[in-house]
Amino acid sequence: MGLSTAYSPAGSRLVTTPLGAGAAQLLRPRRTPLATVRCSVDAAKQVQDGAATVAPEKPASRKGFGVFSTIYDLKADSEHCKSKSWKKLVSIAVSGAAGMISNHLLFKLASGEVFGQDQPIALKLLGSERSFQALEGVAMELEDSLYPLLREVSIGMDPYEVFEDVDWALLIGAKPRGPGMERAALLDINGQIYADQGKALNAVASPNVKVIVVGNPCNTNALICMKNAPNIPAKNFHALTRLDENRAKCQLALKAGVFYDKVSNMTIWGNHSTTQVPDFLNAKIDGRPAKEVIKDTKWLEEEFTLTVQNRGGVLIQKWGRSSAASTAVSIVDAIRSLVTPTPEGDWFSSGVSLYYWKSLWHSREHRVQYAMQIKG
Ligand SMILES: NC(=O)c1ccc[n+]([C@@H]2O[C@H](COP(=O)([O-])OP(=O)(O)OC[C@H]3O[C@@H](n4cnc5c(N)ncnc54)[C@H](O)[C@@H]3O)[C@@H](O)[C@H]2O)c1
Repeated sequence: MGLSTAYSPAGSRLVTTPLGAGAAQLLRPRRTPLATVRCSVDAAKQVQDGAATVAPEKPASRKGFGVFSTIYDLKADSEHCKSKSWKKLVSIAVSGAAGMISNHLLFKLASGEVFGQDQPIALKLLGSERSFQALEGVAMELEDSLYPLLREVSIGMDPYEVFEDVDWALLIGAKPRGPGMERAALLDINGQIYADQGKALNAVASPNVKVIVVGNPCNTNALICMKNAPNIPAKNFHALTRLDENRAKCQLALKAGVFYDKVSNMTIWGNHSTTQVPDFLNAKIDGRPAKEVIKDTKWLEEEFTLTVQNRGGVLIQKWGRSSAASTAVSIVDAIRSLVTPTPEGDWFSSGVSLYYWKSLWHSREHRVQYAMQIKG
């Protein structure tokens, strides 16, 4: 897990580097829930009218949390509501769901901001024993938010249950870095978690599940997870480097005095760590090479790189905890980049498996050639 990548699932574009994961054709037929609120109201009316010969059926229940244990009839819904044009349910597992990052991410997922306003979702939340009560609190907040697209929520501590049939696994759960800690110090603690979760994904998830590993050290954890899930295509595993990409874009924009949407073609090479290399050589500002716009080469070579490498650590010093909101935003960006076409000429970064891509990585020329092929 030492590569950066950029990619366009729709076959359009990408990149300086390869990466995996086809576009989001993940949706598999699922059991159709029965009995809508509308049905219940109709049934009650029938009773009042004396038209019913039998008592109305109670809504069936399932393993979901709270209100999500009620089974709704999406099909009946669709006759009356905009859900008619909805896609099939997509099932998303989130580990560390009671943590700081998830606290931002889950509500973005449920709102439709990530997968679109026509994409109903099921959230399957994995927590640890210590966080289980907090997980219930999270599920209660999701209940109270009344998101139309959020059709199912379940919580659990057993990855073999929580990961069953999931189309996406957003693996955030881990012990985070404290002040002064390097990400590598977390390896012993978190490596085991990711080995176990890889095995569980391998056993019960959708065979085409897309996995984004966020918990640190995320590149290593992603590799551990991938190695423990041999039945899942290696290209489906990603380590989140998108936060670094976003941080690098922000710094280039600041230095160039432009708004950050003018910065494109940003690649992060290497680990999500202080050894990462934010690539200013291939980055563009307003469509021009960053080096042409920012003439201060010393700043680019020294200060820029150090600033991006250490941004997370500086933030921890200020906050007393690791970045949460901006990380959630970068997970959203990473997913969107995987499920929507990449803008013409641009690319994005993600940590992908060197094992999978090794045949393509003999030389820079080979990489460029590969990128050209993808750009087609
Ligand atoms: N890749 C990145 O860009 C990036 C950026 C920021 C943070 N992170 C990492 O993300 C991780 C989570 O950060 P956070 O701020 O949300 O931390 P947090 O402590 O707020 O939340 C982590 C949650 O995971 C839970 N957890 C621990 N072990 C678990 C297990 N085995 N299964 C399921 N849940 C488990 C904890 O109980 C806790 O609720 C950390 O490792 C952090 O270093 C990565």
